[in-house]
Amino acid sequence: MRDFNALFKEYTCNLNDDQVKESVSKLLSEKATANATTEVYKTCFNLIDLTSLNTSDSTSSIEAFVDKVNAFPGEFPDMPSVAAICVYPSFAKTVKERLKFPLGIAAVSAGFPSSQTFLEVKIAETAMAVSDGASEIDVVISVGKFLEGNYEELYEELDELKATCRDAHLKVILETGALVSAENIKKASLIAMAAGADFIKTSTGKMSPAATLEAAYVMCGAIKEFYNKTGQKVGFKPAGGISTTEDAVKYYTIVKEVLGDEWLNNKLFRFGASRLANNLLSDIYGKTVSYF
Ligand SMILES: O=C[C@H](O)COP(=O)(O)O
Repeated sequence: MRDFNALFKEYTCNLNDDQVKESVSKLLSEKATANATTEVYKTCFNLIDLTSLNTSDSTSSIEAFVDKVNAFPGEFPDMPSVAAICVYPSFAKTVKERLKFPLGIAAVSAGFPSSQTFLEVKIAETAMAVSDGASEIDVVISVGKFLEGNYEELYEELDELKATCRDAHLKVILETGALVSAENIKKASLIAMAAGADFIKTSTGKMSPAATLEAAYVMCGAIKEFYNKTGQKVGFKPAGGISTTEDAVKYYTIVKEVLGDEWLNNKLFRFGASRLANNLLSDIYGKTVSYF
């Protein structure tokens, strides 16, 4: 039995929500403008997990989605690629077979977006997605277990899913909108990282509020403290409701200021977004682009 209260005591967990809000507002008012550049927009594009998580997705719609990614370098030769394509697990194979060049294949899994199913089902779904070609697995924590203080079961579940991922990277979604307080977000970040998360991710995009700048600030702070204590670099993925270039620049600024330049690449920083890519392209080219 792990002592999670001892773990929380090792870190700064008694966070005040108003103070977090103030710190974020100060940081952005001082630092964000300098990052509103074409170079940063291009970097942000290269951080995107280009997402299609629709009830209406089908093999043919996902094939068409992948075809756009395949044709992108020909259409936009001066742009980097997105980092990955993110789909429901049953489409991992479609993406793998259709992609014409190596790219991350992220599958949401383990009862996404509610996490409300049997652990055996979560493990089977994850194993199948990995065997179908997913190189990244995005799972949601059991928010209910967290809120009732059942940290042990939450940890065990993530630990088993991490083992199931084998070489695939595990991204753990906290669903910060359901955790509500900065203190909860910090504690959930620590449990996810202790269980072996390669990335911690804010939200599923399936509930409101989705990603917030305050949640991002707290999670980046948790990643930094975890790195200082363990030497392990965990990635950060804000996701859900991030659609404008201005949003992207704000999240970029938080990561840059809290975690440093080392995190400003797609090994350690992703945007989970279904609508951001066209807006970044429009701001890079100075005209409306509706490619994706
Ligand atoms: O993981 C990615 C999110 O589901 C994307 O959310 P979004 O559709 O609001 O961009």
